[in-house]
Amino acid sequence: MDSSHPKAVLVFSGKRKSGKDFTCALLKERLGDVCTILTLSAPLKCQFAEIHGLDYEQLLSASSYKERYRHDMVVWGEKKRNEDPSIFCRLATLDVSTQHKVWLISDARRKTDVAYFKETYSDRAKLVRVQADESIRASRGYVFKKGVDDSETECGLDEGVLWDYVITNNGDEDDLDRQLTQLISSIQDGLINEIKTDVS
Ligand SMILES: Nc1ncnc2c1ncn2[C@@H]1O[C@H](COP(=O)(O)OP(=O)(O)OP(=O)(O)O)[C@@H](O)[C@H]1O
Repeated sequence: MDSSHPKAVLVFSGKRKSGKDFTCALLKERLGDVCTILTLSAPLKCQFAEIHGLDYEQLLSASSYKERYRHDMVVWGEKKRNEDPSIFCRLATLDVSTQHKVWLISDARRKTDVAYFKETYSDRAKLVRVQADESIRASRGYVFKKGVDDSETECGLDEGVLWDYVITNNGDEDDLDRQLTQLISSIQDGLINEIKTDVS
């Protein structure tokens, strides 16, 4: 394994409908092919599907199929994490092409997730919190669900994490754009410059 790969790992967290996926997609658009978006939920669903003989693609989508297996999948995921807290972090980042020098991890939810990336990638890992007002999240479809929004997966990173960057995503396009420019330029000195040199 190349110990200098990746050059940067941006680990995203945020409440439901804060805009984690939206922000990662914008960043990917701006950074281009050197960048890839990785999710911790994909390997969980993949393994769950394999073991239980289910359709992985359908588990990934927002379908009734996924809803049917959601509970069992959560319970199974918990069991696996209890045995090995970083299992899905490792699986999500196995075999990523060296072309992808910047990784965007779009769905960190637990202290063990952020600890894994900081411990494994040290200064190359940056923790990014995406936040949006509750009313804005509601306008994007968020409705408080007991057992979901008060669970560890939603609240595990609410406190006690030192974020490297906080992105406020309340729907102002220019403001978000400005914050992403700042994010890119502040990692640029140490990291993205190397990437540009590598690919130029
Ligand atoms: N700045 C924005 N401008 C316009 N639409 C936005 C913005 N941010 C988010 N959205 C929209 O709000 C919805 C929720 O955003 P997104 O899926 O990125 O949130 P999330 O934090 O990843 O949510 P979840 O945790 O539920 O997956 C999406 O339809 C997305 O397109």
